[in-house]
Amino acid sequence: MSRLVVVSNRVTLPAKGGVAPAGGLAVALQAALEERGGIWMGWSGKSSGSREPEPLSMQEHGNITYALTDLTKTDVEEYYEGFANRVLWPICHYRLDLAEYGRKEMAGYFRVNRFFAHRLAPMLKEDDVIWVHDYHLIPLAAELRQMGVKNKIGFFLHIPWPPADVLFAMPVHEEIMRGLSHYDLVGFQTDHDLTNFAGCLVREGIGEASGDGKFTSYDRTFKGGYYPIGIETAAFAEFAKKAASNIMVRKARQSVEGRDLIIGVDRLDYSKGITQRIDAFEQFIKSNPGYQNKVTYLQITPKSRSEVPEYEAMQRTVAEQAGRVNGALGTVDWVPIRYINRSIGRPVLAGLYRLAKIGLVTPLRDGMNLVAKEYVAAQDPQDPGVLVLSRFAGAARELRGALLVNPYDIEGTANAIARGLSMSLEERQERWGRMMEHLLERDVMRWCDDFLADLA
Ligand SMILES: O=P(O)(O)OC[C@H]1O[C@H](O[C@H]2O[C@H](CO)[C@@H](O)[C@H](O)[C@H]2O)[C@H](O)[C@@H](O)[C@@H]1O
Ligand SMILES: O=c1ccn([C@@H]2O[C@H](COP(=O)(O)OP(=O)(O)O)[C@@H](O)[C@H]2O)c(=O)[nH]1
Repeated sequence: MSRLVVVSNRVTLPAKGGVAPAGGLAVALQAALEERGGIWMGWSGKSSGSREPEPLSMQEHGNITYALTDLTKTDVEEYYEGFANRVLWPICHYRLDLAEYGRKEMAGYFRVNRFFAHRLAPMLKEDDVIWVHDYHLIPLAAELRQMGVKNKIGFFLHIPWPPADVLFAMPVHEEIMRGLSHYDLVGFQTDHDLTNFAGCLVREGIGEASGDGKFTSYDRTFKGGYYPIGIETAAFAEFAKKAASNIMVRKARQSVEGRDLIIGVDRLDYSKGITQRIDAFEQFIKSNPGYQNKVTYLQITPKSRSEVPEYEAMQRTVAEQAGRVNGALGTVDWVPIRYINRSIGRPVLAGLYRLAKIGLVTPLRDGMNLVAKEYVAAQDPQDPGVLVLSRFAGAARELRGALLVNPYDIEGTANAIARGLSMSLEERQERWGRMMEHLLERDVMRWCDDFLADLA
């Protein structure tokens, strides 16, 4: 079997002392690579002032070799915070209003991709299979090809791909489309993303879709497909079962004092719909006063990308909103919303999911959303909770047993919470059973195998 070389911006070394990586890409790639072995190259997460790059930091953990590179402060500002997270991220999440274009950031993005290519190329062997991940690294294959790399190179996009009218608002859309044509296989999370991509190609005569999964553009032919990312379903379910005896989970159970628990777990990101969700919770209590002092809503929200102004502003907005709702609804012996800004380790998270009667996953737009899948996998088959899921999460294409909501419809989401809390055991089991069967079959290894088989 050829050696697998994975490249992604975010790389997470195996957790030390239970510190959790908050972010689905790192969680999923760790699981996939642990099984297969290979090289994982990416950003160390550190920035330096120096222009002369330190040698790659090489670290072996089990059968994975991590090859980590530092970036300069300017690189991080222009490539990661600038173009990746202030242009590509909002555009791909349909937020034209939040995209901030700057020539400097754009140039930094392409420069750092060239830098990644120059660091990666000397490590490559002739029959290595290269798998590049996510929007940070779209131009990487073009850079590698320019250096004469002939290996198979696949690309997987973890976030949504927007329709042509949205993508074309981005000044450099053509360079981005051209960058993708240098891969042998371009993978998306859902059929909708793939359809949008095909639409972008065909719409302005950039390329052609031949209907058998092949695309031609910029004189290159490549394959496109959709590969919904999964989780380690069986292992996560086992985790959740064992977590009942975890001290933190026991404390959490005691502290809710028999109230029904509603849980939300998201990076603090505007795409996750957290403000709309808090509004929906408030609406739910107002429309169902019988639930006053009978439910606790736990929102776990690690800070994310804090250097990006939109994210920094959000920290204030959500904290104020949670405070306001607690002030308005709370009583001397009841705090309706517990709002936490810390990352929680996944073993504890698994136990908290299992305690919760409702998993509230209501992004305004999301590539997949692994939290939705983890919530389902963590449930007790004898007494499963209900997943309330945004129809705009990639996961909604698969998890048909969830209560699907439109997160912009606050009353609709409030009604779904009420419906979930009063759902019969029989209906909960039927819905959960359908979802769990699917998640067991289409786990993270299946995702990895399907993609790599098509790439080969
Ligand atoms: O690396 P960060 O900037 O800290 O952000 C964390 C990750 O966020 C995004 O995750 C996406 O991938 C998940 C797994 O496929 C998917 O379930 C989710 O819907 C996506 O938002 C981002 O795409 C990653 O690159 C980041 O590492
Ligand atoms: O405090 C936290 C919050 C989140 N996560 C993990 O971060 C991932 C989030 O992935 P998702 O696909 O839901 O969203 P993303 O953050 O990648 O957009 C999931 O595996 C969560 O279990 C975690 O370990 N601790």
